[in-house]
Amino acid sequence: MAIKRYKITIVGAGFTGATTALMLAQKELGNVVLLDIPQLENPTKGKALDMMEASPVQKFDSQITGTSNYEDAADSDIVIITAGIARKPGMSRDDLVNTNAGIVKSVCENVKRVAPESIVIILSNPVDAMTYVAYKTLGFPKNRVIGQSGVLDTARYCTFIAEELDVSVEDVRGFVLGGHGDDMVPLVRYSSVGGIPIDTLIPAERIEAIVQRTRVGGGEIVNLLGNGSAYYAPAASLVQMTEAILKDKKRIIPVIALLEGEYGYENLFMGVPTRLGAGGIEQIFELELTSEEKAALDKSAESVRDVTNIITV
Ligand SMILES: NC(=O)C1=CN([C@@H]2O[C@H](COP(=O)(O)OP(=O)(O)OC[C@H]3O[C@@H](n4cnc5c(N)ncnc54)[C@H](O)[C@@H]3O)[C@@H](O)[C@H]2O)C=CC1
Ligand SMILES: O=C([O-])CC(=O)C(=O)O
Repeated sequence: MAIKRYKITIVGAGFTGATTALMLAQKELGNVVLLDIPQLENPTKGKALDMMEASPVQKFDSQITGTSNYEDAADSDIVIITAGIARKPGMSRDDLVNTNAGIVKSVCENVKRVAPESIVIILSNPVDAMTYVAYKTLGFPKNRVIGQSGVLDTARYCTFIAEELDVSVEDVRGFVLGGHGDDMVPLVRYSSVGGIPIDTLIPAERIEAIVQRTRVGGGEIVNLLGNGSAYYAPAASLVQMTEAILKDKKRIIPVIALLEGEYGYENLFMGVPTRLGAGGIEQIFELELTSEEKAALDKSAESVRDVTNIITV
């Protein structure tokens, strides 16, 4: 009996897209189609072939195909969009907005045509606003249009907490809510290590330093790389989301979802805790927030609205 393999298309075969392709294949989550612009068709095919040639060594049977033809993405179960430009030192994610909005719109027009039943995950920045552009262009139900920010921001936050306490990252739990910008909201009250609240283990001023470092975590990498932005941790985050959906794991993880009244926001895409499973975003959890936490989330929501409002495509 033939085993059904899922089909995962990644649009944008740059640093994040290519890294995600390899990580997905290594976990055998499905066959991967790596798609970029026609001018980059050969390099895209080259990356895919290079990854395939790693498969006998790493012992994975997922197929990876490089292409610039959307027909190769037909009937994908999941489409991951990493197409667009990345920021350089001195830039904010919001500086990318109109260039990437045009790219995300044109990509989504093709995705809508060839993979109308897919679940779409957006990475391109500024990602809250790009998820909105994708939603508007695709016309898919809101549960099938998902942005990536919270897994990555939470991963950075948990890395710093584990480092601070010299404990395993496996035992650190946390949540980062809000927009994927410097106003994001790491929720200290909901953070723990082995079940122990972190504010009983780490002094307040060190927690504040960790929160601040998390908020500018993307910029820290941009400044170190000098010519592009992070890709290993972003790719790992996309893989975790894809796995939760394809294996119907119903994981509780923060992702960018359309808010229609949740947390008091209307018609806004922003990071909130959700249940991620075969239905995509199956549920949004509304956490109880203190007035201080709510004020911080309001500030983040305002930043997301400001950048979403300047989109001209
Ligand atoms: N939401 C998040 O947490 C994160 C978002 N990002 C964002 O992801 C995006 C990609 O980052 P990288 O992979 O590092 O950039 P990159 O420059 O390495 O790759 C982008 C790729 O998109 C391709 N592309 C451009 N227009 C396209 C189109 N119309 N159709 C298909 N492909 C197209 C380019 O040819 C390039 O290969 C950036 O906007 C970056 O800011 C990156 C990391 C984390
Ligand atoms: O910082 C950037 O431009 C890329 C990104 O979103 C991140 O790494 O968090």
